Amino acid sequence: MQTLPATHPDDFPVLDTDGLRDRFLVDGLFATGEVGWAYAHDDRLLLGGVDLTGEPLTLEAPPELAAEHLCDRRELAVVCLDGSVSVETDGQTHELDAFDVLYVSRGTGSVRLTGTARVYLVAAPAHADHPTAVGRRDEVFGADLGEQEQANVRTVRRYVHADGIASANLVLGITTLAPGSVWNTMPCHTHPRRTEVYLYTGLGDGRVVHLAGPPTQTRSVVVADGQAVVSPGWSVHTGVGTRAYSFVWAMAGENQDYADMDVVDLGSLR
Ligand SMILES: O=C[C@H](O)[C@@H](O)CC(=O)C(=O)O
Repeated sequence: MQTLPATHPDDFPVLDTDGLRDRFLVDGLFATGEVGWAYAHDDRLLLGGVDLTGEPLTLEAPPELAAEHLCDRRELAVVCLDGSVSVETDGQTHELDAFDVLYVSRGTGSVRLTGTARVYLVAAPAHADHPTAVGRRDEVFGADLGEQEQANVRTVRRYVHADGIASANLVLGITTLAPGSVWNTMPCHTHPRRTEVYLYTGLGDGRVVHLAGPPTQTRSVVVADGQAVVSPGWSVHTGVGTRAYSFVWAMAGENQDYADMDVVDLGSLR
């Protein structure tokens, strides 16, 4: 399993390309028929991905968690990226299509996936139980943002958040850029109270030039489809694609208030 220990912001600007990728880029999540896991020490976010091809798959806790079941101490989001997947949680079945999300309560014993789908998993430590619930692509809150002149027309869908599916710690949504738009999250922001992970999808053979780092010392990370970037609280997270794409954003930390962010003035970005 890829482990991403925390980095002090003063160490960020001295990292070279490989150093940046080692510390912040998550690769290899989507193996066929088995979960690829990555474990970020920032806010203890656990990320997983699997390419399902019809064979059922029971989710196991990676040994690094030293837990009997994945959700013994964690809440989990199961995100269907494409195709469709049936998720059985302790005998209850939930059907997900593309961009539907299942929130799985802490304390759930068994989670079993069946389908032909690419499935992304995000699990955060939880101190309380909240009901298992489905958020559907066309039913959750969506905000249409951006302007064509700025090449950032996009829909930001919020699934797990303070006014949506209740959670102990996790906040999660999916942003989809309109055809012809390429910029995400510009103007950009930081949120010192939360870690955020962007998982890029729908990018085909294209790339996103993702900007990370303290606002006055950004560096770029070139990201392919199915890869993710971990943003500690001190890091911006924004990017420009060679085409339109979507990304799953997931956060954990002090609170679940979507608006708790410090917007960075464009003129101060370096
Ligand atoms: O904290 C919030 C997250 O960075 C995203 O929701 C922002 C985003 O999807 C966008 O503006 O495109």
